Amino acid sequence: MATRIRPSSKRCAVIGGSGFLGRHLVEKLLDRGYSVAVFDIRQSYEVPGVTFHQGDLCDQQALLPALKDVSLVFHCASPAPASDDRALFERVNIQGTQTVIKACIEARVQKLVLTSSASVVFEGTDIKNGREDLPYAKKPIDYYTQTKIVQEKLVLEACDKQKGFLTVAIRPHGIFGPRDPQLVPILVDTARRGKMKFIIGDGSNLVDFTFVENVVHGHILAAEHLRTDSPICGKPYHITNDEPIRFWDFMSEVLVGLGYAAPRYHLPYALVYGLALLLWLLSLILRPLVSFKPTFTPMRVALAGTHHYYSCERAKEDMGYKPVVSLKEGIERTVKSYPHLRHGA
Ligand SMILES: NC(=O)C1=CN([C@@H]2O[C@H](COP(=O)(O)OP(=O)(O)OC[C@H]3O[C@@H](n4cnc5c(N)ncnc54)[C@H](O)[C@@H]3O)[C@@H](O)[C@H]2O)C=CC1
Ligand SMILES: CC(C)CCC[C@@H](C)[C@H]1CC[C@H]2C3=C(CC[C@]12C)[C@@]1(C)CCC(=O)C[C@@H]1CC3
Repeated sequence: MATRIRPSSKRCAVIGGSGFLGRHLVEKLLDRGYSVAVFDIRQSYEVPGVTFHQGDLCDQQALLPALKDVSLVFHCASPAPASDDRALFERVNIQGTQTVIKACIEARVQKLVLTSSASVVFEGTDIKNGREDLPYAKKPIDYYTQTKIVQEKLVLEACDKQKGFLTVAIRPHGIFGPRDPQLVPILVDTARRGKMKFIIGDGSNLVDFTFVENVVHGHILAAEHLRTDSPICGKPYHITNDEPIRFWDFMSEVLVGLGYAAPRYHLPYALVYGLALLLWLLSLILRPLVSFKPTFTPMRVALAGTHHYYSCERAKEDMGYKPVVSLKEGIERTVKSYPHLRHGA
């Protein structure tokens, strides 16, 4: 009979490792002496020390080779929120996550760290210093968030100390940094089209934006603290920069850093939200005839016009979390990393 090799604690897999957060996570894991298997539907880079497995996480047979002899799995794959594709979110974030859990159990993985989202408690109204005991949103702001809630519950409920399968969920918020395909590119595209002149509401709303390396740090701390006797088993943790900033100050700093004008004119929140809702409904009704994607979706307007910042006290207490990069340094490094998005480039 073949002897089963005990998975090495320094051998891990990153599902979604070709993405923005996933790749930063892989780089840090390599620095810390881990050997890494990446599983992703696409391969976006090649580095020594990483084995790539291309496939769909909804396919258990495709996942299993990537999890062989692995003791720790990070699951940070998801369709992009902007895709607004309900069926895709349900397939990948819900059914796919069930498949990931089954595959981990079959491959005798000991620890699963999920990238959830702080948005799982956000309903489009103010959250100030929200803690993890806030209830899940009853009316999530979009299908993406709806499926992230189910995904988080599935992973946390799968935590089983008796069977030696431990899980934890990290809830970051507004991740930014070099190679982010979302926040800065969308912002610059909006500015280039002359649509970043307006501040939605009075501009005083505070929001968390989290530099990607802090999010990575939170994931690795969680993985390294995940033991049977640890309080973190089966729990969610907010990971932020712990420096809430006015949403429009953050946007302005990035825009000005890249050579664009900061937004100046105020528009009432209710008016912009109402218009965004109307446009979104129109885009749904007209979808069979014409396809258009409004920039100011109700979700983005809600995120831009309300307070939503979260306490990361629990992560500090249970796993000694402290951001490793300040917001100021994070913004500077991010701005420098996008020379091609500078005004006039
Ligand atoms: N970007 C943000 O501000 C925030 C992101 N998150 C979460 O962080 C995680 C990572 O997000 P990002 O790096 O920003 O996104 P990303 O789009 O850069 O990366 C996601 C990766 O998942 C892969 N993927 C998607 N469907 C797949 C499938 N069926 N099978 C295998 N791989 C698949 C993609 O190819 C991509 O490489 C996601 O779970 C997201 O929900 C949470 C809070 C905020
Ligand atoms: C057009 C402008 C009003 C806004 C441009 C910036 C936005 C693209 C981003 C501002 C806050 C971001 C954010 C996310 C995506 C990009 C923004 C809307 C998430 C929805 C990404 C996935 C999550 O889990 C939550 C994030 C909240 C903040």
